[in-house]
Amino acid sequence: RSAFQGTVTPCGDSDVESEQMRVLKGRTGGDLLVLCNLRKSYGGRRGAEAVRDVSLGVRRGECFGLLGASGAGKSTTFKMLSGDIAPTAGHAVVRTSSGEDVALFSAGAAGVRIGYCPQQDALDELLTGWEHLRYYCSLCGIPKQHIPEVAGDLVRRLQLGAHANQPVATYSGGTKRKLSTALALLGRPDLLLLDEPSSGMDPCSKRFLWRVLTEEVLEGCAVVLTSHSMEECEALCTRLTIMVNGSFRCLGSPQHLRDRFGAGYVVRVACEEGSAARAVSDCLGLHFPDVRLQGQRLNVLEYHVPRRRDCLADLFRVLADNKTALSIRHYSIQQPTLEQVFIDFAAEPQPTPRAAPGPATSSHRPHGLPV
Ligand SMILES: Nc1ncnc2c1ncn2[C@@H]1O[C@H](COP(=O)(O)OP(=O)(O)OP(=O)(O)O)[C@@H](O)[C@H]1O
Repeated sequence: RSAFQGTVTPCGDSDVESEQMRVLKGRTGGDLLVLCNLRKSYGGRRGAEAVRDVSLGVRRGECFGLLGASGAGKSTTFKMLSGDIAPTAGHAVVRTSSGEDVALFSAGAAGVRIGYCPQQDALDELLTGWEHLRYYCSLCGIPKQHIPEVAGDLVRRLQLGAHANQPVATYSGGTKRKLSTALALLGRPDLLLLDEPSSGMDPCSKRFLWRVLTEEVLEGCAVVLTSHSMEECEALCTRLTIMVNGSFRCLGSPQHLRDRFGAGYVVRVACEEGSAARAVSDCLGLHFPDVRLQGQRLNVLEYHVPRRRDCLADLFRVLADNKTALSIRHYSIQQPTLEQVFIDFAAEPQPTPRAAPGPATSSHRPHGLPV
Protein backbone atom coordinates (compact mmCIF):
# COMPACT_ATOMS: atom_id res chain seq x y z
CA ARG A 1 0.00 0.00 0.00
CA SER A 2 1.40 3.41 -0.89
CA ALA A 3 2.28 5.77 1.91
CA PHE A 4 0.17 8.85 2.61
CA GLN A 5 1.81 12.20 1.96
CA GLY A 6 3.00 14.22 4.93
CA THR A 7 5.60 14.62 7.60
CA VAL A 8 5.72 13.54 11.23
CA THR A 9 4.93 16.43 13.56
CA PRO A 10 7.01 16.11 16.75
CA CYS A 11 4.63 16.24 19.70
CA GLY A 12 6.74 14.81 22.51
CA ASP A 13 4.82 11.58 22.82
CA SER A 14 6.20 8.40 21.33
CA ASP A 15 2.82 6.64 21.02
CA VAL A 16 1.26 9.56 19.11
CA GLU A 17 4.31 9.86 16.87
CA SER A 18 4.43 6.13 16.12
CA GLU A 19 0.72 6.16 15.20
CA GLN A 20 1.40 9.09 12.89
CA MET A 21 4.39 7.23 11.42
CA ARG A 22 2.26 4.10 10.92
CA VAL A 23 -0.30 6.15 8.98
CA LEU A 24 2.27 8.06 6.93
CA LYS A 25 4.11 4.86 6.00
CA GLY A 26 0.84 3.30 4.90
CA ARG A 27 0.93 0.47 7.44
CA THR A 28 -2.82 0.74 7.87
CA GLY A 29 -3.92 -2.40 6.04
CA GLY A 30 -6.41 -3.49 8.73
CA ASP A 31 -7.92 -0.06 9.29
CA LEU A 32 -11.36 1.06 8.17
CA LEU A 33 -10.88 4.75 8.92
CA VAL A 34 -7.62 6.63 8.38
CA LEU A 35 -6.97 10.26 9.32
CA CYS A 36 -3.78 11.68 7.90
CA ASN A 37 -2.38 14.96 9.28
CA LEU A 38 -5.88 16.38 9.58
CA ARG A 39 -5.89 20.07 10.41
CA LYS A 40 -8.53 22.74 10.87
CA SER A 41 -8.06 26.48 11.27
CA TYR A 42 -11.22 28.49 11.69
CA GLY A 43 -10.73 31.65 9.72
CA GLY A 44 -8.47 30.21 7.03
CA ARG A 45 -4.89 29.01 6.97
CA ARG A 46 -3.67 31.76 9.30
CA GLY A 47 -6.50 31.46 11.80
CA ALA A 48 -6.31 29.75 15.19
CA GLU A 49 -5.87 26.01 14.78
CA ALA A 50 -8.66 24.00 16.37
CA VAL A 51 -7.16 20.68 15.18
CA ARG A 52 -3.44 20.30 14.48
CA ASP A 53 -2.13 17.53 12.23
CA VAL A 54 -3.84 14.54 13.82
CA SER A 55 -3.18 11.10 12.34
CA LEU A 56 -4.94 7.90 13.27
CA GLY A 57 -6.05 4.55 11.93
CA VAL A 58 -9.12 2.81 13.37
CA ARG A 59 -9.76 -0.83 12.49
CA ARG A 60 -12.99 -2.81 12.40
CA GLY A 61 -13.99 -4.06 15.84
CA GLU A 62 -12.26 -1.16 17.56
CA CYS A 63 -13.82 1.56 19.69
CA PHE A 64 -11.59 4.62 19.70
CA GLY A 65 -12.18 7.42 22.24
CA LEU A 66 -11.46 11.10 21.67
CA LEU A 67 -11.14 12.77 25.05
CA GLY A 68 -10.29 16.31 25.93
CA ALA A 69 -11.44 19.33 27.89
CA SER A 70 -14.03 21.63 26.33
CA GLY A 71 -12.51 23.40 23.34
CA ALA A 72 -9.79 20.77 22.81
CA GLY A 73 -10.96 20.09 19.25
CA LYS A 74 -13.01 16.89 19.50
CA SER A 75 -16.17 18.14 17.81
CA THR A 76 -14.15 19.88 15.10
CA THR A 77 -12.46 16.56 14.35
CA PHE A 78 -15.88 14.89 14.24
CA LYS A 79 -17.31 17.56 11.98
CA MET A 80 -14.48 16.94 9.51
CA LEU A 81 -15.27 13.22 9.58
CA SER A 82 -18.98 13.73 9.10
CA GLY A 83 -18.40 16.20 6.28
CA ASP A 84 -19.97 19.15 8.17
CA ILE A 85 -16.77 21.15 7.65
CA ALA A 86 -13.81 20.75 5.31
CA PRO A 87 -10.28 20.26 6.70
CA THR A 88 -7.78 23.07 6.16
CA ALA A 89 -5.13 20.44 5.43
CA GLY A 90 -4.74 16.67 5.50
CA HIS A 91 -7.46 14.18 4.75
CA ALA A 92 -9.60 11.38 6.10
CA VAL A 93 -10.48 8.24 4.16
CA VAL A 94 -12.42 5.04 4.68
CA ARG A 95 -11.37 1.73 3.21
CA THR A 96 -13.83 -0.26 1.12
CA SER A 97 -14.14 -4.05 1.26
CA SER A 98 -12.01 -4.21 -1.90
CA GLY A 99 -9.23 -2.25 -0.15
CA GLU A 100 -9.80 1.03 -1.99
CA ASP A 101 -9.41 4.31 -0.06
CA VAL A 102 -12.33 6.68 -0.58
CA ALA A 103 -13.13 10.10 0.87
CA LEU A 104 -15.69 10.03 3.66
CA PHE A 105 -18.29 11.96 1.68
CA SER A 106 -18.31 9.27 -1.01
CA ALA A 107 -18.22 6.34 1.43
CA GLY A 108 -21.93 5.57 0.98
CA ALA A 109 -21.59 5.28 -2.80
CA ALA A 110 -18.58 2.97 -2.26
CA GLY A 111 -20.60 0.69 0.03
CA VAL A 112 -19.23 1.77 3.42
CA ARG A 113 -22.08 2.71 5.75
CA ILE A 114 -21.43 5.48 8.29
CA GLY A 115 -23.68 6.28 11.24
CA TYR A 116 -23.31 9.68 12.93
CA CYS A 117 -24.70 10.92 16.22
CA PRO A 118 -23.92 14.65 16.39
CA GLN A 119 -23.41 16.51 19.67
CA GLN A 120 -26.58 18.55 19.08
CA ASP A 121 -29.60 16.31 18.51
CA ALA A 122 -30.79 16.80 14.94
CA LEU A 123 -34.40 15.85 15.71
CA ASP A 124 -37.75 17.30 14.74
CA GLU A 125 -39.70 18.27 17.86
CA LEU A 126 -43.03 17.60 16.18
CA LEU A 127 -42.30 14.04 15.05
CA THR A 128 -42.47 10.98 17.30
CA GLY A 129 -39.65 8.49 17.81
CA TRP A 130 -41.35 5.99 15.50
CA GLU A 131 -41.79 8.64 12.81
CA HIS A 132 -38.11 9.55 12.98
CA LEU A 133 -37.06 5.92 12.72
CA ARG A 134 -39.44 5.17 9.83
CA TYR A 135 -38.35 8.30 7.98
CA TYR A 136 -34.63 7.56 8.41
CA CYS A 137 -35.21 3.90 7.40
CA SER A 138 -36.69 5.14 4.12
CA LEU A 139 -33.74 7.50 3.61
CA CYS A 140 -31.37 4.57 4.21
CA GLY A 141 -33.15 2.62 1.48
CA ILE A 142 -34.49 -0.09 3.77
CA PRO A 143 -37.35 -1.87 1.92
CA LYS A 144 -40.79 -0.81 3.18
CA GLN A 145 -41.75 -4.28 4.40
CA HIS A 146 -38.62 -4.47 6.64
CA ILE A 147 -39.02 -1.04 8.23
CA PRO A 148 -41.27 -2.12 11.18
CA GLU A 149 -38.79 -4.87 12.09
CA VAL A 150 -35.66 -2.67 11.80
CA ALA A 151 -37.23 0.28 13.67
CA GLY A 152 -38.76 -2.05 16.31
CA ASP A 153 -35.41 -3.69 16.92
CA LEU A 154 -33.76 -0.32 17.64
CA VAL A 155 -36.65 0.80 19.87
CA ARG A 156 -36.21 -2.40 21.88
CA ARG A 157 -32.42 -2.29 22.04
CA LEU A 158 -32.30 1.34 23.16
CA GLN A 159 -35.30 1.02 25.46
CA LEU A 160 -37.32 3.67 23.66
CA GLY A 161 -40.62 1.76 23.89
CA ALA A 162 -42.23 4.03 26.50
CA HIS A 163 -41.53 7.18 24.45
CA ALA A 164 -41.61 6.10 20.81
CA ASN A 165 -45.25 7.21 20.29
CA GLN A 166 -44.68 10.65 21.84
CA PRO A 167 -43.47 13.73 19.95
CA VAL A 168 -39.78 14.52 20.51
CA ALA A 169 -40.76 17.86 22.14
CA THR A 170 -41.79 15.83 25.22
CA TYR A 171 -38.47 13.93 25.46
CA SER A 172 -35.85 14.43 28.16
CA GLY A 173 -32.27 15.17 27.07
CA GLY A 174 -31.23 11.55 27.70
CA THR A 175 -34.15 10.15 25.64
CA LYS A 176 -33.24 12.44 22.76
CA ARG A 177 -29.67 11.07 22.89
CA LYS A 178 -31.06 7.52 22.77
CA LEU A 179 -33.11 8.36 19.67
CA SER A 180 -30.13 10.10 18.02
CA THR A 181 -28.00 7.02 18.72
CA ALA A 182 -30.74 4.73 17.35
CA LEU A 183 -30.77 6.78 14.13
CA ALA A 184 -26.97 6.48 13.88
CA LEU A 185 -27.28 2.69 14.27
CA LEU A 186 -29.78 2.33 11.42
CA GLY A 187 -28.65 0.02 8.67
CA ARG A 188 -25.86 -1.64 10.68
CA PRO A 189 -23.10 0.91 9.91
CA ASP A 190 -19.49 -0.11 9.28
CA LEU A 191 -18.31 3.07 10.98
CA LEU A 192 -20.07 4.81 13.86
CA LEU A 193 -19.22 8.38 14.83
CA LEU A 194 -20.71 9.25 18.21
CA ASP A 195 -20.25 12.74 19.67
CA GLU A 196 -21.03 12.45 23.41
CA PRO A 197 -23.73 9.84 22.89
CA SER A 198 -24.54 9.36 26.58
CA SER A 199 -24.67 12.97 27.74
CA GLY A 200 -27.74 13.52 29.90
CA MET A 201 -28.50 9.81 30.24
CA ASP A 202 -29.21 8.21 33.61
CA PRO A 203 -26.80 5.47 34.77
CA CYS A 204 -29.15 2.60 33.74
CA SER A 205 -29.67 3.99 30.24
CA LYS A 206 -25.91 4.49 29.91
CA ARG A 207 -25.31 0.83 30.64
CA PHE A 208 -27.89 -0.22 28.04
CA LEU A 209 -26.22 2.06 25.53
CA TRP A 210 -22.79 0.59 26.36
CA ARG A 211 -24.16 -2.89 25.83
CA VAL A 212 -25.57 -1.95 22.42
CA LEU A 213 -22.31 -0.30 21.37
CA THR A 214 -20.28 -3.27 22.59
CA GLU A 215 -22.47 -5.58 20.46
CA GLU A 216 -21.82 -3.39 17.42
CA VAL A 217 -18.06 -3.43 18.04
CA LEU A 218 -18.04 -7.21 18.51
CA GLU A 219 -19.80 -7.54 15.17
CA GLY A 220 -16.97 -5.64 13.48
CA CYS A 221 -18.16 -2.05 13.52
CA ALA A 222 -15.44 0.61 13.94
CA VAL A 223 -16.54 3.21 16.49
CA VAL A 224 -15.11 6.64 17.21
CA LEU A 225 -16.66 8.41 20.17
CA THR A 226 -16.14 11.48 22.28
CA SER A 227 -17.11 11.52 25.91
CA HIS A 228 -16.55 13.46 29.09
CA SER A 229 -17.11 10.27 31.09
CA MET A 230 -13.92 8.41 31.92
CA GLU A 231 -16.06 5.52 33.13
CA GLU A 232 -17.59 5.28 29.67
CA CYS A 233 -14.18 5.34 28.00
CA GLU A 234 -12.89 2.63 30.35
CA ALA A 235 -15.97 0.53 29.56
CA LEU A 236 -15.95 0.94 25.78
CA CYS A 237 -12.66 2.11 24.34
CA THR A 238 -9.98 -0.26 23.14
CA ARG A 239 -7.75 2.77 22.53
CA LEU A 240 -8.14 6.44 23.22
CA THR A 241 -6.37 9.76 22.98
CA ILE A 242 -6.51 12.88 25.09
CA MET A 243 -6.62 16.03 22.97
CA VAL A 244 -5.12 19.28 24.25
CA ASN A 245 -5.25 22.45 22.12
CA GLY A 246 -6.11 20.50 18.98
CA SER A 247 -3.33 17.87 19.25
CA PHE A 248 -3.24 14.30 20.47
CA ARG A 249 -1.12 14.28 23.64
CA CYS A 250 -1.15 10.55 24.37
CA LEU A 251 -2.57 7.44 22.73
CA GLY A 252 -3.17 3.86 23.79
CA SER A 253 -5.45 1.57 25.76
CA PRO A 254 -6.89 2.94 29.04
CA GLN A 255 -4.58 0.58 30.95
CA HIS A 256 -1.55 1.71 28.96
CA LEU A 257 -2.28 5.37 29.71
CA ARG A 258 -2.76 4.69 33.41
CA ASP A 259 0.51 2.74 33.50
CA ARG A 260 2.42 5.36 31.60
CA PHE A 261 1.08 8.62 32.98
CA GLY A 262 -0.34 7.68 36.38
CA ALA A 263 1.49 9.78 38.92
CA GLY A 264 1.41 7.45 41.91
CA TYR A 265 -0.79 5.22 44.04
CA VAL A 266 -3.81 5.79 46.20
CA VAL A 267 -3.44 3.86 49.45
CA ARG A 268 -6.48 3.31 51.70
CA VAL A 269 -5.93 1.99 55.19
CA ALA A 270 -8.83 0.96 57.45
CA CYS A 271 -7.77 0.89 61.11
CA GLU A 272 -9.41 -0.75 64.12
CA GLU A 273 -11.71 1.50 66.20
CA GLY A 274 -9.72 3.69 68.58
CA SER A 275 -6.31 2.97 67.03
CA ALA A 276 -3.88 5.82 66.39
CA ALA A 277 -4.12 7.06 62.84
CA ARG A 278 -1.02 9.13 63.50
CA ALA A 279 1.06 5.96 63.87
CA VAL A 280 0.05 4.81 60.37
CA SER A 281 1.03 8.17 58.89
CA ASP A 282 4.35 8.12 60.74
CA CYS A 283 5.14 4.60 59.55
CA LEU A 284 4.32 5.39 55.91
CA GLY A 285 6.23 8.69 56.15
CA LEU A 286 9.30 6.81 57.36
CA HIS A 287 9.41 4.55 54.29
CA PHE A 288 7.88 6.94 51.73
CA PRO A 289 8.99 10.51 52.49
CA ASP A 290 6.73 11.95 49.75
CA VAL A 291 3.54 10.32 51.08
CA ARG A 292 0.60 12.73 51.48
CA LEU A 293 -2.45 12.19 53.68
CA GLN A 294 -5.36 13.07 51.39
CA GLY A 295 -8.15 12.66 53.89
CA GLN A 296 -9.81 10.62 56.59
CA ARG A 297 -13.36 9.27 56.73
CA LEU A 298 -14.23 7.59 60.05
CA ASN A 299 -11.40 5.10 60.54
CA VAL A 300 -10.32 4.96 56.87
CA LEU A 301 -7.22 6.95 55.93
CA GLU A 302 -6.41 7.81 52.32
CA TYR A 303 -2.86 8.55 51.18
CA HIS A 304 -1.22 9.47 47.91
CA VAL A 305 2.20 7.92 47.31
CA PRO A 306 4.16 9.25 44.29
CA ARG A 307 5.37 6.53 41.97
CA ARG A 308 9.01 5.45 42.02
CA ARG A 309 10.89 2.26 41.24
CA ASP A 310 9.74 -0.77 43.27
CA CYS A 311 7.33 1.48 45.12
CA LEU A 312 4.38 -0.90 44.76
CA ALA A 313 6.24 -3.91 46.15
CA ASP A 314 7.58 -1.76 49.02
CA LEU A 315 4.08 -0.49 49.82
CA PHE A 316 2.70 -4.01 50.11
CA ARG A 317 5.68 -5.11 52.18
CA VAL A 318 5.50 -2.18 54.64
CA LEU A 319 1.74 -2.51 55.12
CA ALA A 320 1.86 -6.31 55.52
CA ASP A 321 4.80 -6.17 57.98
CA ASN A 322 3.11 -3.54 60.17
CA LYS A 323 -0.51 -4.67 59.87
CA THR A 324 -0.80 -6.02 63.40
CA ALA A 325 1.42 -3.44 65.11
CA LEU A 326 -0.60 -0.56 63.60
CA SER A 327 -4.01 -2.23 64.19
CA ILE A 328 -4.79 -2.17 60.47
CA ARG A 329 -7.99 -4.02 59.64
CA HIS A 330 -7.44 -3.99 55.88
CA TYR A 331 -5.81 -1.89 53.18
CA SER A 332 -5.92 -1.36 49.42
CA ILE A 333 -3.53 0.11 46.86
CA GLN A 334 -4.94 1.54 43.64
CA GLN A 335 -3.45 2.83 40.46
CA PRO A 336 -4.53 6.36 39.53
CA THR A 337 -7.75 6.41 37.58
CA LEU A 338 -8.04 7.49 33.97
CA GLU A 339 -9.82 10.55 35.34
CA GLN A 340 -6.66 11.57 37.21
CA VAL A 341 -4.56 11.10 34.06
CA PHE A 342 -7.10 13.22 32.16
CA ILE A 343 -7.03 15.98 34.79
CA ASP A 344 -3.22 16.06 34.69
CA PHE A 345 -3.27 16.47 30.90
CA ALA A 346 -6.01 19.08 30.97
CA ALA A 347 -4.25 21.08 33.69
CA GLU A 348 -0.75 20.83 32.29
CA PRO A 349 -0.42 20.89 28.50
CA GLN A 350 2.65 18.70 28.11
CA PRO A 351 3.31 16.26 30.95
CA THR A 352 6.40 14.07 30.75
CA PRO A 353 5.82 10.32 30.73
CA ARG A 354 7.04 8.71 33.93
CA ALA A 355 7.88 5.23 32.73
CA ALA A 356 9.55 3.70 29.72
CA PRO A 357 6.94 3.23 27.02
CA GLY A 358 5.52 -0.21 26.41
CA PRO A 359 3.55 -1.26 23.35
CA ALA A 360 0.49 0.93 22.76
CA THR A 361 -1.94 -1.91 23.41
CA SER A 362 -0.07 -3.21 26.43
CA SER A 363 -2.07 -4.29 29.42
CA HIS A 364 1.06 -4.25 31.57
CA ARG A 365 0.49 -3.90 35.30
CA PRO A 366 3.48 -2.95 37.42
CA HIS A 367 4.93 -6.05 39.07
CA GLY A 368 1.92 -8.08 37.92
CA LEU A 369 0.13 -7.30 41.18
CA PRO A 370 -3.65 -6.90 41.34
CA VAL A 371 -3.94 -3.14 41.64
N1 LIG B 1 -17.35 27.70 14.06
C1 LIG B 1 -16.28 28.07 14.76
N2 LIG B 1 -15.64 29.23 14.50
C2 LIG B 1 -14.53 29.61 15.17
N3 LIG B 1 -13.96 28.87 16.15
C3 LIG B 1 -14.55 27.71 16.45
C4 LIG B 1 -15.73 27.24 15.79
N4 LIG B 1 -16.08 26.03 16.32
C5 LIG B 1 -15.15 25.76 17.27
N5 LIG B 1 -14.25 26.76 17.35
C6 LIG B 1 -13.08 26.80 18.24
O1 LIG B 1 -12.28 25.65 17.98
C7 LIG B 1 -11.76 25.11 19.19
C8 LIG B 1 -12.19 23.65 19.31
O2 LIG B 1 -13.61 23.59 19.49
P1 LIG B 1 -14.42 22.21 19.53
O3 LIG B 1 -15.87 22.54 19.53
O4 LIG B 1 -13.91 21.33 18.45
O5 LIG B 1 -13.98 21.64 20.95
P2 LIG B 1 -14.52 20.36 21.75
O6 LIG B 1 -13.32 19.63 22.24
O7 LIG B 1 -15.46 19.59 20.90
O8 LIG B 1 -15.31 21.01 22.96
P3 LIG B 1 -16.64 20.44 23.73
O9 LIG B 1 -16.19 19.32 24.59
O10 LIG B 1 -17.08 21.64 24.52
O11 LIG B 1 -17.61 20.04 22.67
C9 LIG B 1 -12.28 26.01 20.31
O12 LIG B 1 -11.28 26.92 20.62
C10 LIG B 1 -13.48 26.70 19.71
O13 LIG B 1 -13.67 27.97 20.27
